[in-house]
Amino acid sequence: MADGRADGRSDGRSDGTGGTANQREIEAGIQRDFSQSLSYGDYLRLDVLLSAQQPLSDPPQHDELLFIVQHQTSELWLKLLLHELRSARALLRTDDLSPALKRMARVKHIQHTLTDQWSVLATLTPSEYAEIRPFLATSSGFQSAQYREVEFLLGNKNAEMVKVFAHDDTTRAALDELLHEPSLYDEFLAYLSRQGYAVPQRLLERDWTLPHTADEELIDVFASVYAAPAEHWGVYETCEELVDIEDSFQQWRFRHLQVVQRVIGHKIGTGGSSGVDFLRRALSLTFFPELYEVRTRIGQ
Ligand code: HEM
Ligand SMILES: N[C@@H](CC(=O)c1ccccc1NC=O)C(=O)O
Repeated sequence: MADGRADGRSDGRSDGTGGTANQREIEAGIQRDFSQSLSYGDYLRLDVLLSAQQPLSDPPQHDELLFIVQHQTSELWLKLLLHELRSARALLRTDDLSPALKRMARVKHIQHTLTDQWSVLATLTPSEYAEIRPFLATSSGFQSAQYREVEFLLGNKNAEMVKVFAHDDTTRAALDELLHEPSLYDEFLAYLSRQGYAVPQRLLERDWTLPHTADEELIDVFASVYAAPAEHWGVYETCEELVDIEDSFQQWRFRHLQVVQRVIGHKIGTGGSSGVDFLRRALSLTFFPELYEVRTRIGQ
């Protein structure tokens, strides 16, 4: 072997036959002319994507690009999260539990990525942020339409939250539609009812614009599932997926709170809220109350 390796593969160094094995491979078949064919950048519309970072600070602040990229990547993941959540909800509506579970598993991984990426923004110091903040004016994550859509899809309905989109007809209409539709949990309860579980009728025909509130009889239903998991496997698995999703959502909220606290302390938010106190209150919200309540009953 020219390269002295028993498996005959090049280790990347020159072997005296006109360049490395890697270089020869590149010369052989790699596509170079994209004047008439689809390239990486064409397919991904990188012209649009990479021209959308437009810092406003004057004089330009080094850290504003971090702030923009952190939010834009979050919005991209939120877009995928919504796609998967909507699909999971539709699959439950047609009694396709297994594919719905597959969607929920992906939702969880997206949520973890969203939570993990807080560590990048946490490198922003209060002094660095203070140089950018005046240029943000009245803008705030409070006005993230996709975040609000996720909250609505998971069941945290709040008509008040639609008002900040009054200036944008398309966004307001999309959010208003979700407000009036059943959430993922509402569809799960309807599925359970169709499968013969004793879900109270009041939970199946209600004003969808209101959040679901804890129901004692529904806890009984889940208690029977958790008492004999093997007899209710698909339902049991779905319950645990939903708890994972709520757990992951709370972790995102908590990391946001921590980062906000270290960056702006107790300043009033640019969106007009009390800031940290407002975000801390959101930690007491729950999407699937009965799935937490049932835990107290297990084994008793
Ligand atoms: C230095 C970074 C950040 C600070 C200081 C900050 C601060 C705040 C504050 C004070 C609020 C309360 C609303 C207000 O009055 O403005 C808020 C809400 C919000 N922020 Fe941030 N934020 C930061 C980064 C982010 C990032 C990276 C995202 C990702 C998308 C985000 C998403 C949101 C959302 C969705 C809300 C609304 C939460 C709710 O209604 O429960 N924030 N933020
Ligand atoms: N609410 C933040 C501003 C802020 O973080 C922000 C501003 C514009 C776009 C997204 C933002 N992120 C989350 O709220 C503040 O009070 O400093």
